Amino acid sequence: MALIQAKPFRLALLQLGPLGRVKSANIDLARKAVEQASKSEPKPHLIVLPEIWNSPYAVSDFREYSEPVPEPGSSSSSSSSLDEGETIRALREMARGAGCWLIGGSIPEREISTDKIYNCATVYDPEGRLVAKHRKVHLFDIDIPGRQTFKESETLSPGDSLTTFEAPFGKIGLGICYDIRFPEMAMIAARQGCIAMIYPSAFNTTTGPMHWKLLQQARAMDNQIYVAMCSPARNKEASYQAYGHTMVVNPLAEVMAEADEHPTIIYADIDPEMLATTRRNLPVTIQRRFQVYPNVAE
Ligand SMILES: NC(=O)CC(=O)C(=O)O
Repeated sequence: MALIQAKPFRLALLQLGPLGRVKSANIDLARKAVEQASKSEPKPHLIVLPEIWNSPYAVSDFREYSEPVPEPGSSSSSSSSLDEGETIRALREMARGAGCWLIGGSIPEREISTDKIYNCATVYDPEGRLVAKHRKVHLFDIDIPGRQTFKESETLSPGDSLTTFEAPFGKIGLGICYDIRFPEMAMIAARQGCIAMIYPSAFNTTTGPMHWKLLQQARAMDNQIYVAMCSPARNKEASYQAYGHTMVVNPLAEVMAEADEHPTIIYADIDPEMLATTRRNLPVTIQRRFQVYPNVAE
């Protein structure tokens, strides 16, 4: 179990809207929201965008809107338009312009060598360097007859690794939306020393009211970490109705900030001392008895 080494920091979650079918307009909207958040007082250290914000959230659209995403560590000057799409270029500029860390939400990624499409989240430092990328590991394939049917695997491939990144204010774990339903991811990140799990997301008006808040509270309570989910605003014109309700939950599983379904920005102050106090008072993180638990993968 790694120790949490973190400093207090401020989080800004951008519940973008109204998003539409024109990619350049969605990018403009994101640019304005990032700029607005970066100018708020006190200035946030980390800004977060939602899941699939440059494209409609529809399996039939992912390929058309997909772009190449380079490997972390590459700079814009070493990447050509063949290995880096317009959204990635714009996100680098947004982070640089804001002077903040940026989780650039997720976008459909096209891997040139295999022609596969992924739901991919990217992270930038304040110099616009791409420092991490996460491909959604658990694809959203559900069927609730008459209410919500979605099959990401019709056009997307799953990622097959877990993602964390180190920032000067602490280590952060990254997942995308449906990934939150798989508690192993958050538990591994917490045990690796992450102070927070952050999920660019887009639940819907069926599963949102059922599980959005509960899942964040569960991941936060089990692991005694901060948990945040950032959604697009609801758009009545869209084929997929995002739930909204962008939220931050603290290590005691209390909701610190919550949006409604409209476009907005919410802020939260992440406090490592609060996390440490929670773990001291309720020491479950050091009381686990792994020698007693079976290997659940068998
Ligand atoms: N959109 C998702 O990936 C997940 C979701 O809506 C849910 O789990 O519910």
